[in-house]
Amino acid sequence: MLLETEGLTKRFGGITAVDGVDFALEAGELCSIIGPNGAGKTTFFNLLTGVLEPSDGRIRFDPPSGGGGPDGGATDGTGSALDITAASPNETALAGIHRSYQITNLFPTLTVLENVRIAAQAGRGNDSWKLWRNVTEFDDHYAEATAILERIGLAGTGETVTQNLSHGEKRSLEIGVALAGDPDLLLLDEPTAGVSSDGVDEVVALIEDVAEDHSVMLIEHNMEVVMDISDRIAVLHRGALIADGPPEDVRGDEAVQEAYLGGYGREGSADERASGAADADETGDAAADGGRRVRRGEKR
Ligand SMILES: Nc1ncnc2c1ncn2[C@@H]1O[C@H](COP(=O)(O)OP(=O)(O)OP(=O)(O)O)[C@@H](O)[C@H]1O
Repeated sequence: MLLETEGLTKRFGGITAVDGVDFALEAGELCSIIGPNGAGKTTFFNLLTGVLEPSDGRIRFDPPSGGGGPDGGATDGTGSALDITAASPNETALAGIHRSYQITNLFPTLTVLENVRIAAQAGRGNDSWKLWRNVTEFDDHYAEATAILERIGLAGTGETVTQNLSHGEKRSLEIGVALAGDPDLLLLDEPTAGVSSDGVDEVVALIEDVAEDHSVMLIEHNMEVVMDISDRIAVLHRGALIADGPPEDVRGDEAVQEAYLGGYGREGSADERASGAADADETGDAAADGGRRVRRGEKR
């Protein structure tokens, strides 16, 4: 098991944003986390990456690469999992969990290449202090950044000032920044949000490509995308995990239909209308984002 949570809970005053979640991710899986607005999805990511400390429960991470301990050193390679329950964001990144954000997290006035190169320098490993030294002396980081730009389809824009990229390109660059430092697990928070329908296809293709050699957790409201690319779907509702399984099972789950999908995927309903969930008012974002068809290509 790559990642495991046990009774994971986060309370904000009287609100229980994440409520006793037992979740496990196998290495190599692409697992989408879905649920209505306020279900606790982003809070779950914040707990996994150390942005927030749990009120209760545990998180364990067992990276195939051995990861880095809280002091940045590698584990002993015996396969013993790291307890990252109380780890900081820097420690989870060193361990091998990287993340892209819902709201763009790039340096807008730096070039595209500089954004990835800085992430490569500050990324995994024990040399984040080198960020403050002359960036031009690190040819290996330059090479890594160049290779990442190639992979994310932005090779031609390396010298472009980041704020001039299209929204879709910025979302791809966010994924590129998260890739720097060679993580084992990527957490992607709504990578297609706000992207035009043409751009969505490119971002989805990139996620599928990245999932070939990384484990991925994806928060996504576009049900066409989720059903198409996920190996597994976990559904949060009011902080609790109400379903967890392959897309076809989750789509047919009564509790999920009730809480979120509102008819999506049922015969003669939303699938045929290509318009997502049946009732936007009751089902939140599934309806709002469901109007797009992604190609029904082969699963990974
Ligand atoms: N820092 C915080 N302080 C207080 N309450 C918070 C905080 N962060 C989140 N919450 C609350 O926790 C609950 C879960 O929020 P969260 O953002 O995790 O949901 P979400 O599923 O990611 O929603 P969305 O799909 O809208 O992004 C909400 O009721 C939210 O208001």
